Amino acid sequence: MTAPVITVTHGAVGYDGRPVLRDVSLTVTAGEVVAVLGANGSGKSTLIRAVLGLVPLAAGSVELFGTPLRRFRQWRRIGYVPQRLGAGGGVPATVREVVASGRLARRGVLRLPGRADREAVDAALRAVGLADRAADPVATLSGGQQQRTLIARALAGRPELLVLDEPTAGVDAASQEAFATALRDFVADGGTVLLVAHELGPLRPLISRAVVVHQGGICHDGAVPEPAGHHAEPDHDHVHPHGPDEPAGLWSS
Ligand SMILES: Nc1ncnc2c1ncn2[C@@H]1O[C@H](COP(=O)(O)OP(=O)(O)OP(=O)(O)O)[C@@H](O)[C@H]1O
Repeated sequence: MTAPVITVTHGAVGYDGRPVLRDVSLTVTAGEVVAVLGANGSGKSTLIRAVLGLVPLAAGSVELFGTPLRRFRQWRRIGYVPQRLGAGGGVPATVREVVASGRLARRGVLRLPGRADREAVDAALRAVGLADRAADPVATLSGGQQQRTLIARALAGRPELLVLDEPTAGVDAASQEAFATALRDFVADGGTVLLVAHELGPLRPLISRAVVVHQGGICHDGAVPEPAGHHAEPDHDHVHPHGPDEPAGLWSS
């Protein structure tokens, strides 16, 4: 039997008492590539933040690599790429520096980077196709290249699980392809992936399972839905920037 990497059991999450997820159960096992799909504001990001302990559960439980979240300490086993690089205007860091920061959890802040650190950073830069931009300030890169930088940063820590929030949203085609290649290599090496996506694009063939979040629950867990005018198709009713909040009546049942 394959070991569970993520186990969410009857998880519920709310913000300021407003429920966003209720009674969500999800298991991701080693080697799976699971896409979390769903409409704008349905709670996809909230689900992965809850998995990582970044938002508290109102009910239920989460285990990572078989350990209850509150006791889990092996964060080096997980690489997380949040939704956006963030404003952070004027940060002069180079691409290599940002990617190298992904090694901090492994080496500790007080030790200087060694050969293994440099090799992991080089390999991560190559994996996302940014080796030739290593010395450039991240601020000079396109949005897609900045996103690839963050993915390389997560890869540099040599994690077993990658958690990615909309890695390809608003990203140019070349960056999407580069990311798909990096992800394919990561999975071929035995990695596990949980990602939020609206448009799967070149990632589609890599996804082994799709989980669709709708009205606070998981309404589908299985094959990747085909594009169609249906709720299960995340491209359908998604708009950027964020639309208005869900109507309160949605939570009345
Ligand atoms: N920190 C927060 N405080 C209060 N409400 C929040 C917070 N984060 C998210 N929400 C609300 O929770 C709901 C779910 O948000 P979430 O970001 O999880 O959805 P999503 O499916 O990832 O959406 P998107 O596709 O827009 O990224 C939305 O109504 C959102 O406005």
